[in-house]
Amino acid sequence: MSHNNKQTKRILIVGGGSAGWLTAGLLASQCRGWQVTLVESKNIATIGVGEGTWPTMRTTLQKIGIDEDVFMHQCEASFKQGSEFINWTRSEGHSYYHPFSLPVGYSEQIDIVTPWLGIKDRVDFAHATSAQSYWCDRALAPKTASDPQYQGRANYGYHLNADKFAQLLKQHCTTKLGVTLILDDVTKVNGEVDAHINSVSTQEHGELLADLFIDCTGSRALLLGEHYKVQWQSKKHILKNDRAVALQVSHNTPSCDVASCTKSTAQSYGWIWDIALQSRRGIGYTFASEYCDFVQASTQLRDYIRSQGLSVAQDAQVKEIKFNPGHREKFWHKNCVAIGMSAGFIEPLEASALVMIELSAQYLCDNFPQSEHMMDVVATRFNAKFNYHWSRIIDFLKLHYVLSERDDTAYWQSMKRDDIPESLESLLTLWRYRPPKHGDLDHIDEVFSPASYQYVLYGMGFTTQADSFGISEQINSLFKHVTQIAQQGIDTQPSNRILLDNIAKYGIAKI
Ligand SMILES: Cc1cc2nc3c(=O)[nH]c(=O)nc-3n(C[C@H](O)[C@H](O)[C@H](O)COP(=O)(O)OP(=O)(O)OC[C@H]3O[C@@H](n4cnc5c(N)ncnc54)[C@H](O)[C@@H]3O)c2cc1C
Repeated sequence: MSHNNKQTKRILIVGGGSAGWLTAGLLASQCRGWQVTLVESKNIATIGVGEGTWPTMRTTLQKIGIDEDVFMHQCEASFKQGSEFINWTRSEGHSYYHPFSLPVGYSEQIDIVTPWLGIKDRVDFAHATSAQSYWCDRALAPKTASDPQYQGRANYGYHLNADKFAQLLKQHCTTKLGVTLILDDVTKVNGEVDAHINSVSTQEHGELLADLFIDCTGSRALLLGEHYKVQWQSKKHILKNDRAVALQVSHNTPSCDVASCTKSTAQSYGWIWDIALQSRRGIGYTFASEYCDFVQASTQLRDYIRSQGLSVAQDAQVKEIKFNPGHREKFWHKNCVAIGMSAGFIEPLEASALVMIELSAQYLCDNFPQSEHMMDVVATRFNAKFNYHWSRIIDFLKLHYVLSERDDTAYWQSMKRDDIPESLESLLTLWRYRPPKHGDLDHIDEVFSPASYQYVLYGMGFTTQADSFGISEQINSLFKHVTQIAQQGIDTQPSNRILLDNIAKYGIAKI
């Protein structure tokens, strides 16, 4: 009998990390006709990292129906305005920003790069084109207490406590959105390898039936990987980082500044992320095991923490995380979709993993396969789209290494020279003659737009040989506008710390 017109009503999500709960929240909030069940293990921990988000998270949380102050409070969250890259170009004394707001004039398709090239010795690209850079310098917030929830003076995302985030989503999904939670271990996936999955078996709740299965089991990929044997495509030859060591460190004083960007500091064999939450900093070193071991990495991590004036107990447990950079050859097979670490993960640079979860779950909502007949079409389109996204993410992350002048270790020598994807090489050739602009990349919903490339290229001293014909009045007024907005913010915007304290006391205005 053909199952082609069987309706898709029951969705089973396996896994309760950020991927499982974000997917559950987006599905359950956007269509009440679907029965969403999530099964998560009591015994297998979530990965417990993933604390930097993109601005997209604001839309995602609004769709799910969580108030911003509830989110800020329960996830110990702080505001993030982008990333600062320290010692990436040279090993000492150089830094640049990749802010979330677009360079001035970018939306209007005005070429700001060429005129900036004429003044680049006086002001770096991010400060010339984005007021947000000045606010990051001063750890200011991107909004004031009177700005309504999810709205700010500049584009912003968050730093958050990953464990608390999954807890909040779980509580919200189960109490407000009708998601059924089953606490149990999935022990078996039932169905032929060349057919749809019928059910999964659990230790205590027997067989769980569904029409669509979402594999959010993290890097284990129990359904798509172990059951369907969909291959993992390793990208380690391009991007070699495959380990991380991480520590959580208390702030020195409860009233100290809270940085409003992720600080990413290059090291001999990788880089250190430094993410400031309300009461602590999450600091980790991601590195390549080919060049550096756990002990060496932990020592460098502790050195960094000391260099920040922070203290960490000698016996504090360093968390070690292993990963294989890459992604599945496809993400949707038959009636099973992988979202999160089960689908892919390259490395934490530029924090692109949670946004891929948001994009995947939203795509699923927008193209929900109502019947089995529709499922194959949606699956093919989903696979093409997300394969494209992963390739572009790889290009963009590799860019940070390729542009580096660092030559101090075999790690840097290899990361910047070996296995540069052709797609990146050809873009770099183009941009040697003219700056990146709208339309240089194929899709309207690129994960990293040409604006992001502008920030990294010119932040790292890339040379474009475009002739600057001086600065017209129009361009001059754009540069002035940036400094005016920057100064207004400096005069009126609170520090990240003060705003967070005020939100904790009084909440955020709602409209
Ligand atoms: C070092 C590092 C730093 C990172 N930093 C960032 C960042 O700053 N920003 C960002 O966007 N992303 C970051 N990421 C990625 C981010 O952590 C993940 O994308 C995100 O946490 C989603 O993970 P997940 O839910 O897919 O997997 P997990 O958190 O591993 O969750 C897997 C879930 O599956 C369940 N499970 C597994 N097996 C079974 C079973 N048999 N039965 C039932 N349940 C089961 C587990 O109990 C768990 O609930 C980082 C990743 C790493 C490695």
